[in-house]
Amino acid sequence: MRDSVTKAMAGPRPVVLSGPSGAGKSTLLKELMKEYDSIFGFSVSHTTRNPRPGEENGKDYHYVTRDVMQRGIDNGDFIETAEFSGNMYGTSKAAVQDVQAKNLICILDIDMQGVRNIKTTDLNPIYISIQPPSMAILEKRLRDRKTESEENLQKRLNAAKVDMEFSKEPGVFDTIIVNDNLEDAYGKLKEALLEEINKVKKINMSS
Ligand SMILES: Nc1ncnc2c1ncn2[C@@H]1O[C@H](COP(=O)(O)OP(=O)(O)OP(=O)(O)O)[C@@H](O)[C@H]1O
Ligand SMILES: Nc1nc2c(ncn2[C@@H]2O[C@H](COP(=O)(O)O)[C@@H](O)[C@H]2O)c(=O)[nH]1
Repeated sequence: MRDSVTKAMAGPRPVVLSGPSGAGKSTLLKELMKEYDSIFGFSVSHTTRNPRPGEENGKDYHYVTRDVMQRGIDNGDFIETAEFSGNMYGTSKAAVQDVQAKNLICILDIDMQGVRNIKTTDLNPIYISIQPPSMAILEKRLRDRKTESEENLQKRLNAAKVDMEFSKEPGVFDTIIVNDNLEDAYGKLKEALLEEINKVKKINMSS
């Protein structure tokens, strides 16, 4: 999937946040976007799953049918796509370009298939893995979130086991953060991104 479109995307280095479903990626990401709204922009993915209560089309995801998603894929609109827990997910070129056009650091929240695929492109992001303290805690967080059917929950837990092993593969992630205490995890995330945050602050000050 090496793609000259991603290579042409200028601006600060994007950030990939990955890790098991329920590890806390969205929670940490929302904190980051709240504190640094003029620094980071979220890459709004496409998905065929239904919106959860409170989620907004075009903000959390672009919610589409399988037919629409497949047409986009056939048309070459996506940088990467994945099948996860019975649904399709994907990062469109437009999603990344929209953020980069504003000179913001583009954040992608994607699963491990997405990480593998992004590694074959020229996007050159910083790769951060958010991991849960244990499978038991992950299961509790996912159950307490009350967003998944039992069947989906089991699919997500199975995927989580593979993801937790994947994150240990040397050289895949630049930083691995165990999200036990939320404040500590958020502090580590900011620390990992400090250099890039400062670069954008400098650019903003001089423009
Ligand atoms: N450090 C933490 N301690 C306790 N609960 C947490 C912590 N971090 C996140 N949570 C809670 O765990 C649940 C899962 O978090 P979140 O939805 O952010 O995970 P996620 O990795 O984005 O999942 P998905 O990939 O399914 O979108 C949420 O209900 C969130 O409030
Ligand atoms: N490969 C991709 N994975 C994605 C994308 N958008 C989200 N995700 C990942 O899917 C799972 C489930 O998300 P949920 O919102 O249904 O809980 C999670 O691991 C996300 O990181 C994408 O565009 N590509």
